[in-house]
Formats: sequence, structure tokens, C-alpha cells
Amino acid sequence: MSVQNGGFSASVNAMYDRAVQLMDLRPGLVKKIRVCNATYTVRFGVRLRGEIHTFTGYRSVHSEHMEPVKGGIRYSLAVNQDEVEALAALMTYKCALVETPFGGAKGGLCIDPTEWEPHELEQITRRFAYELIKRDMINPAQNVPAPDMGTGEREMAWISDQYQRMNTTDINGRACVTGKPLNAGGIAGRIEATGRGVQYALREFFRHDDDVKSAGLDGTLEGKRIIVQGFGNVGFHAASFLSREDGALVTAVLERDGAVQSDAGIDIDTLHMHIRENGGVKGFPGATYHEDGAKLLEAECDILIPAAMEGTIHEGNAREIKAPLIIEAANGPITAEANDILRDRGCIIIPDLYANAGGVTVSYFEWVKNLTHIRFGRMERRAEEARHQLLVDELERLSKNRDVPWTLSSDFKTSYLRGAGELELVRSGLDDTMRAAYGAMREVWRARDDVPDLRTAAFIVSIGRIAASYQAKGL
Ligand SMILES: NC(=O)c1ccc[n+]([C@@H]2O[C@H](COP(=O)([O-])OP(=O)(O)OC[C@H]3O[C@@H](n4cnc5c(N)ncnc54)[C@H](O)[C@@H]3O)[C@@H](O)[C@H]2O)c1
Repeated sequence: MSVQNGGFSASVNAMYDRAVQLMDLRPGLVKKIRVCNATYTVRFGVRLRGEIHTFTGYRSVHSEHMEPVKGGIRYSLAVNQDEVEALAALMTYKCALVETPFGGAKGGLCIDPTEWEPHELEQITRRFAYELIKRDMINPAQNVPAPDMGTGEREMAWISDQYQRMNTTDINGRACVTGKPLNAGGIAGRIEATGRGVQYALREFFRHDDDVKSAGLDGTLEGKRIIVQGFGNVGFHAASFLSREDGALVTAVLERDGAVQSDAGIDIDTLHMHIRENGGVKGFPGATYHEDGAKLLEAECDILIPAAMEGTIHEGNAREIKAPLIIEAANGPITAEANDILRDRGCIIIPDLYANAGGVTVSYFEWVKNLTHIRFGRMERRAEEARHQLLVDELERLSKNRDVPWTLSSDFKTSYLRGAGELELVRSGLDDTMRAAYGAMREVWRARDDVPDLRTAAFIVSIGRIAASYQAKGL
């Protein structure tokens, strides 16, 4: 694991401790919120290629102040207990910040998914899910996973199906996991939700001139030079939306096998295709290849988007980073030590708790959709249409009256009656969530001289809400 000085959990806890020092909370509650409630380790065997292979997996529950608990399942050889516990803690704080009614959890399996064929991965995933389901560590009311590094909608479909086979009478079975394909109970816009959320977070930041000036920048996202580390689900979608829809210029992309750089901007879709066909960025035409990809974290740019994994910006390279604005699309990409070095140099960091909350926000919509058993948007559309129809009829009746000097245009009617489809509802719900959470975080940051950065402000908002939830329950 690349997080330095004591591990990922220590880094998250250091950030937590800084925030609680600025709050008025009882010491017992401070400790209760910080500790990880439970971590389950499972070792299981699967017969593959004529051999029994033993795998190690984890499911960690950080906080059950709200249930179900929520958090992705990661497939990576680097997965370990400290990592899942840190990620579970971040889920607790993230859910509170964006007001999704979940506690925090995370899971992981020590595996390199590229080493296995899809049918083998299915066997492994179903067996891992079986181990967790039989202990209620996957359950629509208690513990709801989602995709993370190395997993996607395919794995979520297998997990959902495994749960439903083992719980045939649970009518809410599909809600046991989110991030499923659309035809298996998923929701429009979930795959790209985290990248979309990064885009909405940056748009919100650029709506506040003071904040933009604090980073030494000006204007809008148009023409801003962006460097992206990690071109997976989150990094690719964020880069794609920001370049296609906001006019930003992605000048470098860093991947496992190196980095590609072009001051004229990289075509995101072409690079995506190149990586699919070649397994890495090397050989991408029209851009300079650098074997030491991580070195490009230090290149000149306006916005740096670490979207790979934790701890890639640490004490060892933080002084060399030139980006005035960093948005943490990954979880924990900046260690606690690096955070302070960067802040002291004037860099503004939009923290992970907020920046990558798009995934869990849209997962919440998917969970609600599964529990209601109705396509998101369908009810709303009918109700809205009926309401609008009444209004339109009334206005039309009035307009026929000679005393009223105007008539309704057909454009007005069309747009008023269009209603909202699932994707529109998901996007507007996500946008609303990202704006509200930024507002809450920013208010604390700007109102208090003792709050040094957006991250501390985010923790203060989130811990305050978790504390209120525990207190309301009478703990
Ligand atoms: N998928 C989600 O919905 C979601 C939601 C919230 C947060 N996150 C976080 O975002 C990060 C990325 O997740 P993802 O789902 O996009 O994973 P992914 O597996 O789809 O993509 C990760 C990408 O990063 C690359 N990578 C890994 N290590 C690297 C390194 N050291 N340098 C450069 N590139 C590297 C991988 O090759 C891969 O392309 C993780 O920290 C994850 O916890 C993901």
C-alpha cells in the first residue's frame, strides 16, 4: 500500500482528529464515531483450473448509526484490513455529508481480476457473496455493497442474483446491492455517476468567485488544463464530461503503465479506445509517453484529478505538485501530511468525502427505486403531467377570454408537459445533492477562521450530523 507514515486508517483518523478538535463533542462520542465497529475476514476456496484456490476477502462496517450500511467492494491484490477499514470510515463521513441515509461500510477481495477468465471470476464472486450473504453482510436492510476499483455492474449483477437465489422470498432482494446493470434492477446514470459528480463538484466550485480566486485561478472551467491520474470508471468519465461539456483541456493522463501528455489536449474517447485495445496508455498517437507516470503529478496544470487509489500524493512528492486546485476523485489520494504541505503552499483541495460522493448518491436513488418496485420517474411523470395539464387547461381557458391579452405558445406547452425521465431525475438529484453539500461545507470553511480548509469543514459538517444522529437515538 502506498500510503506512508502509518497506513490509510491512520491518515483518515488524523483528518478526523483535526476536525473534532474544533468541535464541542463529548470524548466518548468522539471515540465512538471514529472507531470501526467490525471487520469480517473470510477465506474461502474455489476449485478452478483443476486446483483449489484460496481467496481472502473482507467486509468492514464502520458505523451503523444508520442502516443499511453502504460501501463498495474492491478487487485488488493490495486489499487489506487497514485499507477496507479506512474506506469504510470514509463512507460513513461521505454519506453524512451528502445526506444519504446510510452508515459506512466497505469490502474487498485480494485478487487480480485480470488473471481470471469471466466465468472464473463469476464463480469466485458468487462464492465470496455467498460467504457474506449467509452472515447478513449483504442484505437490502442491513448492508448494501456497490462497485469500486476492479469491480463494476457485471460483478454487482452476480452478487444480486446470488442473494436472490439464497433469499427467494425477499421481494426487495434486488436492493441488496447497487450499481447493477439496467436490465437487472440498476438505474440510469449509475455507471458514470461518480465521474458526473466530480464534474458537478467542479462546476459548483467555479460558481464561487472567491473560492476560485483562493486557488489563484479565475474564470470558468473553459480552457482549464487538467491532469487525470487513473483512467478507470471515475477518471475516464470525469475527464470525458469535463472536456466534452465544459471545454476543459485534459493535458495528461497517468495510468499504471506510464503517462501520456499533450499540451494541445488529449482526445478522451480515442485514448479510452486505445487503452481497451492495448491494455495501457503506451503507444497512444499524438501524445508524448512518459514511463514514470507518477512524475506527471508534478507537471504544470490548473486542476489535478487523482482518480486511481489512495496515497498517491504523499510527503515525498507534495512539495513538487504545482496544481493550484486538486479534486480528490479517488478515496484518500492525499495523505494527511501531504494535505498540510499542499495547503501551506496555497493549494485548494476539494476533498474525497465530497468530490466522489456522486456514486453513493445515485446508489441511494437505485436502492430507493428497487424498494419502490417502480421505474424512477414513472410515477413522478404521471403526477406531474396531470398537475401540469390542469394548469394548462386553465390558462388556455383564460386565454380565450378577450380580456386576457396573451395566449400560450406551443413551446411552453411542449416543455411544460415533457415530464422527467429517469436519467433527468437522477442527474438533477445528483446536481442538487452536490450543490447542497458544497454549500454546507463552504459555509463552515468561510465562516470560521479556525477552519483551515474544505476538508476540515467537510469533516465538521459530517461529524456534527453523525453525532446528532447518535444523540437522537439516546446513545
Ligand atoms: N466506482 C465508483 O463508483 C467509485 C465511487 C467513489 C469513489 N471511488 C474511488 O475512485 C477510485 C477509482 O475507482 P474506479 O472505480 O474508477 O476504479 P477502476 O478500477 O475502474 O479504475 C482505476 C484506474 O486507476 C488505474 N490505476 C491504479 N493504480 C494506479 C496508479 N498507481 N497510477 C495510475 N493509475 C492507476 C487503474 O489501471 C484503473 O484504470 C478509487 O479510489 C475508488 O475507491 C470509486
